[in-house]
Amino acid sequence: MTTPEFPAVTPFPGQPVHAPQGPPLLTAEGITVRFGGVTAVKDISLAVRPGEILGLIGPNGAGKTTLFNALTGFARPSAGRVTFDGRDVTQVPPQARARLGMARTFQVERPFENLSVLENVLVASFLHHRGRVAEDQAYAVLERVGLADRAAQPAAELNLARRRRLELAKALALEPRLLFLDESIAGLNPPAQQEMVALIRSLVQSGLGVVMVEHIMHVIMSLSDHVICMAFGELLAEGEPQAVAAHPDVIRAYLGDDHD
Ligand SMILES: Nc1ncnc2c1ncn2[C@@H]1O[C@H](COP(=O)(O)OP(=O)(O)OP(=O)(O)O)[C@@H](O)[C@H]1O
Repeated sequence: MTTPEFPAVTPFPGQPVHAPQGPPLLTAEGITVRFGGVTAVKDISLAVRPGEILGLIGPNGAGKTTLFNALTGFARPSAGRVTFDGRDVTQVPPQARARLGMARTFQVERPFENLSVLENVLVASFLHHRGRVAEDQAYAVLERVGLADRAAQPAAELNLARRRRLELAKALALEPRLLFLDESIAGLNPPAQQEMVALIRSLVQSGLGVVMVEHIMHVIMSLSDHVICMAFGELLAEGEPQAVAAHPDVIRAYLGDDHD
C-alpha cells in the first residue's frame, strides 16, 4: 500500500541539524477532554524539550485542536495534568501561561486591523517591557520574521503570508520558551510555505520548543522531531516522523478519512 500523503523526502532543502536537549519544557499526562457525552481527547500524554518540534496530526475531528487548547489553557481538561518547566499549569489561564513562557498563534489570525504592524506587536511586547524598550523589542521581532519593512503599514493591508508572520511575531514578542503553532502554514503558496518552515527552523535552533498542528503532511513530516497521530480522540501512533507515516493504523486512518 502506498502513502501518498506522506512523501518520504525532505522537500525543503538545507535542513539544519538541531538537537533537542535537556529536561522537558512541557509535559502532559493522561489528558482527557469531554464535551458532554463526547470524549474529544482521551488519555493523551506527551513531552516537549527545548529545541524540539512536536507535530500533532490526525484526520478531521481527531481531537488535535481540543488537545492543543487543553495544552494552552483554552480548554479545561476533564482529567490529566499539564506541567511547564516542572510547574503544574493545568488550571492556569492562558494569559498567565503566556507570562510563564507559553505562547500560541491562532488558526484564523485576527490582528488589530487599524493598528500598524509594529503597534500590533507592541501590544504583546508590553507583557514584559515598557516604553522605548518595548518598541525596540517589537521592532527586533519584526526583523526576525521579515516584517521590519512593513512596520508602519496598517495590519489590514497585509497579504495572507505576511498576516501569518505577524501572527507569529505577536507570539514571539511574548518571549516564549514554548510556542504553539496552529496551522501557520496551511493555505500559503509554496514559496511562502518555505519561508515559514525556514523561520520555524531558525526559532528552534535558538532553543525554542514548538508544538504544531498542521494539515500539510510533508511540512509536518519534514519539520517535526516527534509526531503524535490521533484518531477519534485517542493516540494512534507516535514516534519519529517516518515511522509514524509508515504505521499501518495511520495509513488506514487517513485513507478511511479520504474515502468518507
Ligand atoms: N466545544 C465543543 N463542544 C462539543 N464538541 C466539540 C467541541 N469542540 C470539539 N468537539 C468535538 O470533539 C471532536 C474533536 O474535535 P477537534 O476540533 O479537536 O478535532 P481536530 O482534530 O482539531 O479536527 P480538524 O482537523 O477538523 O480541525 C469532534 O468530534 C468535535 O466535534
